Amino acid sequence: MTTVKVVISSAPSGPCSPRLPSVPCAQESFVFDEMKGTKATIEEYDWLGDLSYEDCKATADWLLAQTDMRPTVGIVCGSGLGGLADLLKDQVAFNYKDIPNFPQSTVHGHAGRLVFGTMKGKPCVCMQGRFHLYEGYPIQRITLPMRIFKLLGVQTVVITNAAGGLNQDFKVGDIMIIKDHINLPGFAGNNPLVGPNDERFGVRFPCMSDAYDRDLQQLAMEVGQELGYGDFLKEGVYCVLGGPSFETIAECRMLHMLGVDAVGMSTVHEVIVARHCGMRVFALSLITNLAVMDYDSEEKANHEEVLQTGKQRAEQMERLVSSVVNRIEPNNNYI
Ligand SMILES: O=P(O)(O)O[C@@H]1C[C@H](O)[C@@H](CO)O1
Ligand SMILES: Nc1nc2[nH]cnc2c(=O)[nH]1
Repeated sequence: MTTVKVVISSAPSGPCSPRLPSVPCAQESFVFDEMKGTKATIEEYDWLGDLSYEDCKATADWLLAQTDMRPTVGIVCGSGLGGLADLLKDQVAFNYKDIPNFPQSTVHGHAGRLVFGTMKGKPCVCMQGRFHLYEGYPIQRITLPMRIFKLLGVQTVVITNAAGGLNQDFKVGDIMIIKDHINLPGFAGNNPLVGPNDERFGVRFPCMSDAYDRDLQQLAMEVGQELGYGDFLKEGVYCVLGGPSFETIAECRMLHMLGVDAVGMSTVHEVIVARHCGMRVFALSLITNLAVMDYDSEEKANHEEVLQTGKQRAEQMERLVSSVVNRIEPNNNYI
């Protein structure tokens, strides 16, 4: 594991403010990587040092040394959907705080554990809690687990989230198979692949027109029909926003005009990084609330409702995910 030291230098580093040119700033902070002998500002370290291939490899190797499980499927639990991890048999679980280089979950409904185990006999690793942009982490840090998944040997990632429904045919409790996304923060340059590209993970300019595996979408539709979920199983386009504030009425109307079916605060960054390093992706949104589009409406989005809907649909979400995982075939294109 890389050892780094945050150094607070007491040497003056220039004026504190252009309005007070004679007052020197007393402190400058930088990060010294003792193994590499490199020095970086805190900002550079955020997306360089912590996320190097070697650092990700160190984290993956640390995990592989603690368990014999060799997962081929990685699962991400959305808000209120942490019960998915409890489906795993023969669990070996790690608190995020104990895993080298891992961030911490800060959101209610995201437990903060990485759980290894088998689902219907398939070796899996499950994030019981994810990281969001609004928690204040750099975008590269919140997607770090995808690269760890890859280095653990994962081939297919199953991602879940809670989202607000914009499609007028959707109801609370619907499950939407994500067929495509809009990366709205990405329009302003907020993409997890910004920064130096390490070819060991993937190419500089990855294609996203096939982000969501079509065979797995088809499989989920079939499985959903077999389970009798036809009435509430939908498909659509998911749009990520930065959060944490929920959308205004005008924003919801705009997203609806753009063809968005569900809006949320996660998933897309993970998908981009997972696809960059060649993993196959399948993703589901649970529609936990309906976006407010009418100025006469008294409805107000809130996190409690999101968690409550998660609880109510937990059983069906879990059955759908485990049945899809059960029928995932190894895909040699994704090794
Ligand atoms: O982690 P997900 O995307 O499931 O969580 C959604 C977005 C916010 O974190 C939260 C809002 O209630 O739910
Ligand atoms: N942005 C956003 N995220 C959500 N997560 C769950 N519901 C919502 C919502 O209405 N909007």
